[in-house]
Parts: sequence; structure tokens; C-alpha cells
Amino acid sequence: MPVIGHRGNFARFAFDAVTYLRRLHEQYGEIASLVRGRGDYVFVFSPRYNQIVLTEPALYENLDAASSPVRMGEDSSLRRLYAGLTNMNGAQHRRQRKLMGAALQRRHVEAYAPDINALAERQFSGWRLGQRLDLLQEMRALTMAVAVSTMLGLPPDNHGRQMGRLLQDWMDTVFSVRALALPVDLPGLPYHRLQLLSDRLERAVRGLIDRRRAQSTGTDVLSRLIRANDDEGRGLTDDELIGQTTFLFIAGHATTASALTWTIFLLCTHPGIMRDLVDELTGTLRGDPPEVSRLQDLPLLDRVVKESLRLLPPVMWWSKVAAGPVRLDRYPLPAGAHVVFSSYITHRLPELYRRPDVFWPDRWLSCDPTPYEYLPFSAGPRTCLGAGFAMMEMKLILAALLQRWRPEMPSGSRVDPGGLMVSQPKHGLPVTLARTVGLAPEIEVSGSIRRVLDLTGAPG
Ligand code: HEM
Repeated sequence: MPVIGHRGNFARFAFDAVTYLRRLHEQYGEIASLVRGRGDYVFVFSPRYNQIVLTEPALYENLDAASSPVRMGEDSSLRRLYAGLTNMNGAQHRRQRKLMGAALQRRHVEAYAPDINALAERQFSGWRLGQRLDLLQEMRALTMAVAVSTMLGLPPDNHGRQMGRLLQDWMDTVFSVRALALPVDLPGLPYHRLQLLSDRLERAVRGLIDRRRAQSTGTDVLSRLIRANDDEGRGLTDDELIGQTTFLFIAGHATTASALTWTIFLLCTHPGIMRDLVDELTGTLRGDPPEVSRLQDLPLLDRVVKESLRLLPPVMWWSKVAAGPVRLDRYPLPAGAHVVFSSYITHRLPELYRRPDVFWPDRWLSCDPTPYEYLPFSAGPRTCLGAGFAMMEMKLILAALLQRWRPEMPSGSRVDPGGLMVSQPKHGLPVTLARTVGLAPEIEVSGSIRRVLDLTGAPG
């Protein structure tokens, strides 16, 4: 671009990632770079390239403190809070992933189902017929309550809510463009606020770790992490626990809230599928909260969730960094090159998914993609450790919500996908609550969602 050069491309990507990625893919195909002739920012879109980038974590690493755009001091609270599993590599990552994997084993995760059901019930029983609410806000509040309860062992009110707000505030600030653009620690500037917030959050998380250590029997993820030991009998240090606790909270709740919101949006715009799903839920569960063992009796719910994560994946793109000079297929890339891959684009390749822009849960009756063709949770040795948790949480919440309420969007609602990395409707999702019986009306939606969603109906 004139004057601003490649920074212009970067800004276009940052302001509207989906449109930018779509254009790049349409124009250049399965691989493209941010700047013609330079390999320091590269975008890949096909399963073949996804596989190359995701199977060799020693060559394509995750962004750590050194490669992160966030500036942080060597011995700072910000650096310790930032040291979550996703921001480390090599032996350190392998060791800590094993310990986290032990804490997030399936049987431990499934034991959280009654807590999730109770929190969902509490939220949905407070709603009133005809009430208007923003479903995105509601889903955020609910997934945050689930995160503070299951990850940290805190009650959803008072202390839990305060801790949740502090974590959320830190997360919003650390990834804010203003704090990134001007990393100067002077009173009044956003970066200074980030330092103060980091000190406060670190003190709060340390206090929580001390209390959980003293209890020694907790079943929340933090308590299990504290008790986890590697082959040599070594557990995580307090500093390591601070990074992992913060990351687990961040990883777990905004993503799941986004996925739930998009799923409800897709159901509102497809009343026939909503009706079939409500029939399946009420026919099987008869109004009861779903026990985890009954989820296997809800095949349409499974297809709806899978299809929603295909069409509107919460994490639209993710990136890796070349550990040294590498050859990506026939292209030489310098050390430190960023390689962005996008589930969003891969999930819309017509050679993999027929009529890719259509919400069509029944495609999953016969569709069986490889992990590099369907990757809402990434793929390979660094795939999301909470995928099982997220799938269970989404299904439990949807089953509880749709047995009680039918959210209806006002016809003509404007929906624009937004969010830099975690996708969500820019202006929330305003809905009115109707009774679950009967068929929802057909509605028209406007906004840029129309460019990425084909509402003409599933193939016959
Ligand atoms: C719909 C919800 C979620 C989505 C879409 C999602 C997606 C992702 C993605 C794309 C990654 C990056 C993987 C990579 O580096 O290649 C990731 C990593 C991770 N996620 Fe999730 N996630 C979700 C929910 C959760 C939950 C609920 C938890 C915790 C209970 C969780 C824990 C993690 C962890 C620990 C990692 C780091 C793995 C590693 O670096 O080895 N995620 N997730």
C-alpha cells in the first residue's frame, strides 16, 4: 500500500481477519504471504499445509514470550501470568502438557457435568417469557461461572465473580491494541494499567494456590494440577501454576461462549433444524438436565455442534513461528517467520465440504474428515487439551437451554462477525425468549454475516 507499505496489509488483517483471509485464499490459493516476495508472514489454507505446520512442533513452534507482540520484563508478574501452556515450547512444553493432560483426563472432566448443569439451570430459570437479552453476554457470564467453578473451585458469586472479572479485565488489556502499540510504563497509559493489573492478578492467583495447597482434596482443575507429578515425582512450581491457571481460564471460557452463541444464531436462522433438535432433546431427556452418559443418545445435537464449529469456528486462525530457517514445501522461510493457518478457510473448501457455506448438520451423517481437514481445536501434538471439556460443556448447556426456551432473533437483525482471533457477533446477539413449543418463524438477517453464510437451505 502507498506510504504505509506492508503495515497496511497487517492492519487489514487485524481489522477484518475473515475478509482478508478469504481474499488472500481466493486470489493466491493454498499459500500466500503478507508481503510479495517476503517469507516473514505466511498464510496457509489447505489440509496438506496444515499437516506440515502442525505435525512438527520442533520446527513450527508456538509464540512464546520472546516472539510475542506483548513486551514484558524478565522478572515480572506479566511474564509469569503469560506463561501458559500455549506460550511455551520444547521440553518445558512437553513436561507441562503431560501434567495438564493428567488434570484434564476424561473421567475428571465428566465429573464436572452436574456442576455445569446446576449453573445452567440457575441462569436459565432466572429468564422470563418475552424477555429481551443479549445471548452473547449471557453465554459469557455462564461460561465464566463454569470456568471459575470447575477450574478454580470458586463459587460463582462474590469471590468467584470478582476473580473472574479480574481475569477477564487482564485478558482484555493484555490483548488490547492500545497496550500493544505503546508499551510505555507511565501512569495514565494502558501499558501501565496492564502492569498494575498483572501485579493484582498475580497476588490473587498466588493466594488461591496457597489455599488449594492447604486443602489438598479439591477436585477443581487447579487442585488436580497442584497434585500432578511427572515421572520423577516433580510437580508444577507456584510460578508455573500461575501461568497455567491464568491460561486455562482464558482458553476455556471466551471460546466456548463464542461457539454457543454462534450455534444459537445458526439455529435461530434455521427454524426447521431448531425444531428437530428440540424434539430430539425433549423426546430423549423429557425435561431433565442431561447426564453425561445420555449425550450419546443425542446424535442430532452432536451433528449441530460439529457443524457449527465447522462453519463459524471460534478460533478462526492461529499461528506458529519457524524455530530456524525452514523449507515449507518449496518455499524457504527465515527463522522467526510467522505461519498462520485458518480452520475457517479450510472448513470452507468445496473439495472437502459440499455447499460449504450452508449450515447442514446432516452432512455429518456421511462426512469423515481427517484432523487436518476439520480443525476447530487445531490438530497434531499440540491440539487443544480442552476439546472434550468444551464439547461436553456446549452440549450440556444447549440441551438445558433449548428444553426450556426458544430464543428468537427479531427479523431484520444485523449480524456482523467480529473479533481478532476469537470470533463473535460484533454487536452481540439480541434475542427474545419464547416458549419452546411450536415452530419458530422464518427470519431475515442483514449484515456481513450474509457474505459468509448461504441461507438458501440444505441440499435436497
Ligand atoms: C470451543 C472451545 C475451544 C476452542 C475452539 C479451542 C481451541 C484451541 C486452539 C485452536 C488451540 C491452539 C492449539 C495449537 O497451538 O495448535 C487451543 C489450545 C489449548 N486449549 Fe483450547 N479451545 C477451546 C476450549 C478449551 C477449554 C475449555 C480448555 C480447558 C479446559 C482448553 C484448553 C487448551 C489448552 C491447555 C491448550 C494448549 C495446548 C498446547 O499448547 O499444548 N481449550 N485451543
